[in-house]
Order: sequence, then C-alpha cells, then structure tokens
Amino acid sequence: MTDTILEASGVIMRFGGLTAVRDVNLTVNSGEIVGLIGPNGAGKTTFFNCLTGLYVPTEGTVKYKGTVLPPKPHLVTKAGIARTFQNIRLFANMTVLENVLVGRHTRTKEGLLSAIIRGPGYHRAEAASRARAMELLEFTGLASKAEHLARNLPYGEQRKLEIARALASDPGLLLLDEPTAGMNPQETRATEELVFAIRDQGIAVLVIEHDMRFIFNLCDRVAVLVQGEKLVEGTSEVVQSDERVIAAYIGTPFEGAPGDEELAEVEAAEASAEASTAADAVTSTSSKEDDR
Ligand SMILES: Nc1ncnc2c1ncn2[C@@H]1O[C@H](COP(=O)(O)OP(=O)(O)OP(=O)(O)O)[C@@H](O)[C@H]1O
Repeated sequence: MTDTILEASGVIMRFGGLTAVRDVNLTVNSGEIVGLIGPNGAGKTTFFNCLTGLYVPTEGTVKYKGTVLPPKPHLVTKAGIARTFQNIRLFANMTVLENVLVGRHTRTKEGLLSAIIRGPGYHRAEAASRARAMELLEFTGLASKAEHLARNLPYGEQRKLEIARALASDPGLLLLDEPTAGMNPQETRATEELVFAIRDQGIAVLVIEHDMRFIFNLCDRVAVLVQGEKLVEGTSEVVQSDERVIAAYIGTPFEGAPGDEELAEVEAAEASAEASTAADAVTSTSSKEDDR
C-alpha cells in the first residue's frame, strides 16, 4: 500500500482575473521524488506557494499526512514541509552555520524566557541544535565552510546551504524550487546525488526544475503544468515521450537530444577527425610523391 504524505485536491489560485493554477490534484507518496515541470508562467511556483501556506488557494485543499495544512508558512514548516526558493534567500551576513541554525528554530522548544535567562536548558538545546546543524553541513558537503559568511560562498554552495537550512526543520517533505538554476553541469550532478541522498534518509521530495535531464534522471514521477493545468503525469519515460508534452514544452524529443556541452564535444571530435583525415591525405599524397 502506498503511503500518501501530500495530497493537493482541486487547487485553484486566482489573482484578480488571472487563474494561475486550475484545479490541480497532486499527491506525493513517502519515499518518492516527484518533479513538477512546465513552461515559464505555467503556475509551478504559485502552486508551491499554495502548498506552503504562502498563498491561501482560492479553492481546494492541501493535506499533509491526512491533515489539512494551516495557511501560515511557519505552521506548514512545523507540520513537516520545508522548502527552498527560486531566488536564494539566505542571511548573507550570517555564517553558514548560523543560517542552518535559523532553519532549526521550528524544532527547538526553548522559549524566549529561557533564551534571556540562558539557563542549563537553553545551553543544552543550543548544543543539540549546533550538533544537528553541523551534521547537516557534513551531509551537504559544507562543513569546512561553517564559519564563512553565506555571502562569500560560491553560487552553487549557496544553493546547497539553502537545502541544508530547509533540512534543519527535520521535514518529512522537501520542496525544491529550481535547485540547479545557474549551476554548471558538475554542480547539477552533485545536486542530483544530494537529492537522492535526501530521499534515502526518508524525506520525500517535490522538485520544480527546467533542466529536463536532471528531472528525468531523478524523478519517480513527473507532473506537467501548462497554463495552470496539469497536462500529464507519469513516470519519466511516459512523460518525456508524451506528444502533448513534446509539443507544449520540450519542443523536440528529449531522447538523444544533446545538451550544449555534449554538442560542443561532438563538434570538437568531428573537427579533429576531419583535421586528422586531411593530415593523412597530405601525408599519403606526399609519400606517393616521394615514391615517384
Ligand atoms: N502574486 C501574484 N499576483 C499576480 N499574478 C501572479 C502572482 N504570482 C504569479 N502570478 C502570475 O501567475 C502566473 C504563474 O506564475 P508562476 O510564477 O507560478 O509560474 P512558474 O511556472 O513558476 O514560472 P517560472 O518557470 O518562470 O518560474 C504568471 O502569469 C504570473 O505572472
């Protein structure tokens, strides 16, 4: 039996006359990585915002582990859903470790009074939070940068730090909004590994991404939004070969379509093969001339 942890039913989000999300149903089961793709303006981020309490859907319900979520982001986090944002939202002048500690606050029970008095309970809780935060920095490969200011991290590591901070709330479901935006191919590959490792820790993942290779490698299931509506949903194999998806979004069949890097490699290999054929031709002509 599958264990559904997120269940969005009939979600509609209107902004005045514009309907950004149209009657979308989506589930995420425990242990799953689910992708949400679609062209720019399809409603993906708006849908995420409806799931995380940033927007109250005009219609529809969102349940996490069978309970309707409260329409407040911090309560949604407390319930067990964490997220990252399309545009990095770190505390730039805080250290890497402090950023993760901020993400931990929904899980610390110590109140304001305890923080002011700074009694033994406070110190114990703080030590436990630091230990957990360091564990997460180890997990995301940022431990050696714990004391660096967040703003001094390279871009790819800032994105990783956002993930570490989201994990600090001990979520059961992690929502990632374009986690590889602006990354080079190596960083993208490392992010893919990180998401698999997160899933292996028992955290389900729902991810928005424009990088189709990343999505199709990673996801157990992919849903496609077009103009606010869910057009198709299925396994990577089903979605990437669906004619409607190819027409509406991908443009050309995904299979075998090389990325820019691969294209450059192929062209370089062809150019070098042509050059060596030409060189062979010159050598063989001159050796024929020598033979005469
Ligand atoms: N707060 C808002 N007020 C009014 N319109 C909005 C608001 N947020 C989003 N929209 C509109 O809703 C539609 C869906 O936008 P959304 O950002 O959700 O798309 P998206 O699929 O995430 O796009 P992208 O891939 O470019 O991030 C767009 O037409 C957008 O202009």
